Amino acid sequence: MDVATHHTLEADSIWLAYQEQKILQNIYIKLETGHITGLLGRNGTGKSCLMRMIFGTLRGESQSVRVNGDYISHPYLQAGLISYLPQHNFLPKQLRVKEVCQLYHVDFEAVCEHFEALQQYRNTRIGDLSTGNVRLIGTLLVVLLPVSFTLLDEPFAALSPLAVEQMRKVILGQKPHKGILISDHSYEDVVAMADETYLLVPVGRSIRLKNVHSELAEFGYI
Ligand SMILES: Nc1ncnc2c1ncn2[C@@H]1O[C@H](COP(=O)(O)OP(=O)(O)OP(=O)(O)O)[C@@H](O)[C@H]1O
Repeated sequence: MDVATHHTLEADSIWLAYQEQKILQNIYIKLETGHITGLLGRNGTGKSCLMRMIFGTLRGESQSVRVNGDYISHPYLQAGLISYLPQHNFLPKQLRVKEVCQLYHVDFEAVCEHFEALQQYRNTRIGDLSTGNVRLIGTLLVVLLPVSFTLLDEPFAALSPLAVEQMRKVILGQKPHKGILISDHSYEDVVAMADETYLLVPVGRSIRLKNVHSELAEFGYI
């Protein structure tokens, strides 16, 4: 998609249940390029499920994802549209760092421009890296992919404080030409970056926050 143009992604009518357990009920959320959108909620409120439904890899009772008003049935299949950072490691353990960069079409040197210390791991296999460094590389690859929308599920988890600070800068650097959805329990980092913030509350409703801190307290998140 043309990076110079403003794009919107709207997800609505999102309903999800497992057996009798309702998880998401009629969620609406809007992303737009040039914006960072925060997604908060207590453990188990459905943030990861919502991201997977927006990405298109999880089907619920109903879901509608529209990009610039056009319905997209499987967003993840559309080239250049969307990237998604899941909570678990998704990088093949047997591949070397430089090889996973090639796989994702992201220049290894570009990755190291943001995190100089990763230079030493060019030829290291993913399976031989520390948990934090695997997360760091996976997050960087997803963030740097040239797509219009990026969904980040806990991008700050497992990162040291300095790495969180640097990752925030990298994400903010992508903001001018991307719409970014971030969920992380390091909520102050999310709120500080977000142009708008949604809170998922039981059972499965989304609230777009106006007075973020007071409403986070009011709804029992903090
Ligand atoms: N495959 C599944 N089968 C049954 N229940 C599931 C399945 N996947 C998720 N759930 C349930 O859906 C709910 C939402 O899960 P989800 O992982 O989206 O929550 P979350 O808000 O991301 O939580 P956390 O902040 O702890 O990561 C949870 O109650 C979870 O147990």
